[in-house]
Amino acid sequence: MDAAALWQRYQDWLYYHEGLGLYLDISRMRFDDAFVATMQPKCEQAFKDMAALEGGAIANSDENRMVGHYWLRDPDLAPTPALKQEITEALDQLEAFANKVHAGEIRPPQAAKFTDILSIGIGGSALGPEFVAAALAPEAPPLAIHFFDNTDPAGFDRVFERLGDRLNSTLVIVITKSGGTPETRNGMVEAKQAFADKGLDFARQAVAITMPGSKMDDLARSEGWLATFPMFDWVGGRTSELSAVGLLDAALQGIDIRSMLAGAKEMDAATRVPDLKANPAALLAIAWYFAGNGKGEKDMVVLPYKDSLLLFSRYLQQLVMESLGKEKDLDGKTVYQGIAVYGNKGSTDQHAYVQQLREGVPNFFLTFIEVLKDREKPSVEVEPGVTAGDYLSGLLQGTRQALYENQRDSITVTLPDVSPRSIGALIALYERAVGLYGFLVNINAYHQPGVEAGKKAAAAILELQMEVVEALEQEGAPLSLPALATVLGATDKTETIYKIVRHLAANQQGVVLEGNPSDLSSLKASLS
Ligand SMILES: O=P(O)(O)OC[C@H]1O[C@H](O)[C@H](O)[C@@H](O)[C@@H]1O
Repeated sequence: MDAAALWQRYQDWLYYHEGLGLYLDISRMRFDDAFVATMQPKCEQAFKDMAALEGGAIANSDENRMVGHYWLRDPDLAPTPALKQEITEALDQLEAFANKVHAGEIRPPQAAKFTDILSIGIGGSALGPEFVAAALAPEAPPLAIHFFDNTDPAGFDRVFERLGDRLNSTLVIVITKSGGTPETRNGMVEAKQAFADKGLDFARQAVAITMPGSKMDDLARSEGWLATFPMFDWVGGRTSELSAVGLLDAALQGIDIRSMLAGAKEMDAATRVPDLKANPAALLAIAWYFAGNGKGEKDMVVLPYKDSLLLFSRYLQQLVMESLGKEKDLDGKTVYQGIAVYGNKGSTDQHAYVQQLREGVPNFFLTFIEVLKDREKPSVEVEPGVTAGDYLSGLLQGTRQALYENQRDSITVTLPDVSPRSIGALIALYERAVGLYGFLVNINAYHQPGVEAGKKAAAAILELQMEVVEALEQEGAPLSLPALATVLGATDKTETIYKIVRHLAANQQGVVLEGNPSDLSSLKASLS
């Protein structure tokens, strides 16, 4: 396509949202009019499906749940007055709580004010809060945030060391929708122990965000924690950033949560428009469809040219991959859907893996996230007439151009700034794009049946560990791995048993493994 035709295509496809100052450019995805014509009827159906979902249909039929994250930012749209009230009350309560914490009216027993937050959660109960903290927390927030988002003991220790003596002024926020996620429970148990070791009263510094009636809810209430905030069953983990899950952490850090919600609400209105060209989420969804042939054949590489948006791709990984990565479609047909997402930030990645993007295997499409505003204060010139921000902008344009010349397609989302409003809008844009794409490819974007298998297998391994220790206790004498497996009646699990004893032996957990580590048949396990 010559320069004039490309400029025309750019103008034809550039979407601009006036209120939000947000642009979306899909002109560098090389679809043609015939493709758009085939997508029109599919989009029309997707708009109808989305309207039904927003109206309170059971969109997550497996879990028999409504899907209502859109109501969080516009409670007037909630299907019943009771739901509307629940949403507004929860928001008012969490805001009042954050204000009281800031004012020192809610304070820890042994300090004048809370200084730090320890946010414990995983998946949807961590990724949004982490992304938003990195993007929006001020340099000197009223409370500094730290995360447990795993069950890695060394990870816990690192955070404890960072908190040091400030544990007595740390507010612990345990976030778990289901209330039963083991990694989160483990983080909470470790935090409780750390508090006990320092003679601190955990309950008076702890808050839970969970579904009413969950295990965590019961625990928090029975132990008299400072507060509990509801996570609604109609909000999925990966779309929960604009519920209490993300908003409490954000408010406590001094982030303007009403602006985040307002930005999301405005974007929701724009992505509700049943007209492909006027709907940025639909434009994104058809661009993804085009890139991967409606089958996720190409990966989505997400490159924000802004340090503070570094975690956006990690946040999107869950939103996109857990929503779209499905074996079966809505008719029960095996389809193996999904779109793989990865990315870091520009221009940093240009010095890392853009070489492969430009010349290597063409199995991806790019999404550039551009931010128009470089910084708050004026910039110095790094060369005559040129600032560091000009470089960042030039590098983005240059990379987009160089990739396009080599048949590598890209989308560009341009934000006016990194502000609560823009970030709220960006989150809402992708939530809706994922929802619409799910309808386009006929899958349920709101469940995650595949996640259970690994969890069940892990639980079985921990059960086997208990049996291994019991067997070693009873046997007394050192046992070879096959002998141990025989005693346990689990000769089909020798490898698992080996890994259990190797891990126990490496961690002073009372098990010794003697022999030559490179000759597994020589190994013998016993209790120390
Ligand atoms: O918030 P929780 O119930 O603890 O769940 C945390 C995460 O757990 C699971 O692995 C789900 O697949 C995720 O969607 C969820 O975000």
